[in-house]
Amino acid sequence: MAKTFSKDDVASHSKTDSLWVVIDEDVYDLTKFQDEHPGGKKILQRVAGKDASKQFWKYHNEGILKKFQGRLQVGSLNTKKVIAQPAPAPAKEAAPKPPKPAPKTTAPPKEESEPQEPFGDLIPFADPSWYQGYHSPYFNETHAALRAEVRQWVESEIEPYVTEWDEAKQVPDRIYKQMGERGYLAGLLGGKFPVNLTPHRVQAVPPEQWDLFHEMLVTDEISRVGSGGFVWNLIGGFGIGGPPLLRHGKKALVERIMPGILAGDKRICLAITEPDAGSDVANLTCEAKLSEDGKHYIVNGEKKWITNGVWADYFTTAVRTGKPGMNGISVLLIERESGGVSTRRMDCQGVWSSGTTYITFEDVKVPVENLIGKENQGFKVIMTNFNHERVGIIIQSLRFARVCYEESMKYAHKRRTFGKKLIDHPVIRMKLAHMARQIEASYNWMENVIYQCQCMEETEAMLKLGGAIAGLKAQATTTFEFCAREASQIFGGLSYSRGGQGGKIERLYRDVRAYAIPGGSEEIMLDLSMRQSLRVHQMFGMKL
Ligand code: HEM
Repeated sequence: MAKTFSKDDVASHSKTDSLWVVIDEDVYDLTKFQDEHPGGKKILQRVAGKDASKQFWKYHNEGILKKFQGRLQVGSLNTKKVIAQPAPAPAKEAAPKPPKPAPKTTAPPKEESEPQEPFGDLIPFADPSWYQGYHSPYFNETHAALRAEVRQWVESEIEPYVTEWDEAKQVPDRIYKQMGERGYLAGLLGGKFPVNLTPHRVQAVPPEQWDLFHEMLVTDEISRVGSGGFVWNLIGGFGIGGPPLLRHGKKALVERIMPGILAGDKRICLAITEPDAGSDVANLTCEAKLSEDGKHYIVNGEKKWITNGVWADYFTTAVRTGKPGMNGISVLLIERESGGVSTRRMDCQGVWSSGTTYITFEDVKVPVENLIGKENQGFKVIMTNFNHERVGIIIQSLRFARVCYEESMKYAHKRRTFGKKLIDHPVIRMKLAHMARQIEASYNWMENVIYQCQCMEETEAMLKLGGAIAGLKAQATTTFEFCAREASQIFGGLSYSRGGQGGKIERLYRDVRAYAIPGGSEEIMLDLSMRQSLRVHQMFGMKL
């Protein structure tokens, strides 16, 4: 049982050589910590032996206590009531049991779309409305169980450390490994759960019930940490490099490569962009020439801005095997251990821990068995991948926009200026309202798009949804950018310096560009949304 102390016990530790404080009825020994306290030791000495809850919450956010509690807490006040804990979010070992077979999520009959139990902090618009007891046709109890499972993992093992990892520009390998062991990597490939390629399973959801809304939830919940670098470290390469191999690779290649990746032991990335070819994929120049014996391609060329490239074992690479233009492109799986692959980390404005990379291929010998799809028909492989990539960017951007909103809402309730809380200033409420309306409108569009993806076969989705997804990508990234800016105005100087209370906002503000540009820049997305939708609707018999 945890130790308990009276207020007098705590008061007797009011000197620098024994400095205790109370925060929320828990007792902390800060004697050794005072010298390393970023806010200084004097400020701690002024509250030594006292209840410092009010002062603490003025300067810190929740992550700090989670991070330091284990090290600094020595007990609680004897007056502290033991509050019945809400049903604990499950630890890995005790992850929620697979629920009974759930109704098919795509079109539940009306009486089965009962709302799920409220979940999270219940701040309006800080989470999707189905988290807050509102009805939804898309989510059932398997989604709720998965949400609890991922959130518990993220809050205990990830969130307190994300700032450190971002500054260090890397994430410990064990987190990616856990993504594999928890079955999340296998669930993020944009389709059915690949039971034949991995023994790992998601504890909260039986594989046969896995759907695109589960996939969305994993990405959405890990994005709550408010770091594009972190999310991309885990899934930035995998989520776009893996699906082409899975869908278009030869069976033997898939079975040789995929299990190691899905276990979290190996990493894959997507290498398309070049120093001179970005959104205009048809112009890429990295060449692959068939060897005289016809057994290998010899690859030479450069790739730039490749997420996860520095750590990747495999590169799903677009190469030129034929004539200029889109009909001369193929996709190859290049293995680092073949030799001739050099990677160097690029210094970028944002997404620091994602490992943005410059790659050179010099006479790399790639077996012809590693061709993904057909020779000179790689453009189709790349195009079918774009919807999945863009939906990933949309999910993350919209959660990051929510993080900006949520952090601002919380801060606006504690920071006082001109005699009142920020939330009591109409100008601040106006900012929050403009954030919320854009987030909700975009998120509801996203749910609809994901539902359409779920109902359509891949090629049909590529054609029919390409335009909408492109438009929604632009909508999501402009919403994210708007929210990052407004949150920054609300936080003021705290979002200009790194770390601390405004740390997430400062980081997301830098990460925004990494969402607005890659995967198709906003300008190209908006134009494509019109061209593609018009083309498709012409086929439907559109009348103008
Ligand atoms: C368990 C006890 C405490 C821990 C672990 C802790 C930890 C930290 C950390 C890590 C920071 C860096 C900024 C951040 O990441 O938020 C910080 C800043 C700060 N802390 Fe504490 N602190 C504690 C108690 C207190 C108390 C009791 C006070 C006030 C009486 C205080 C006042 C401050 C101030 C003024 C800053 C600077 C804030 C800024 O840069 O705007 N801290 N603290």
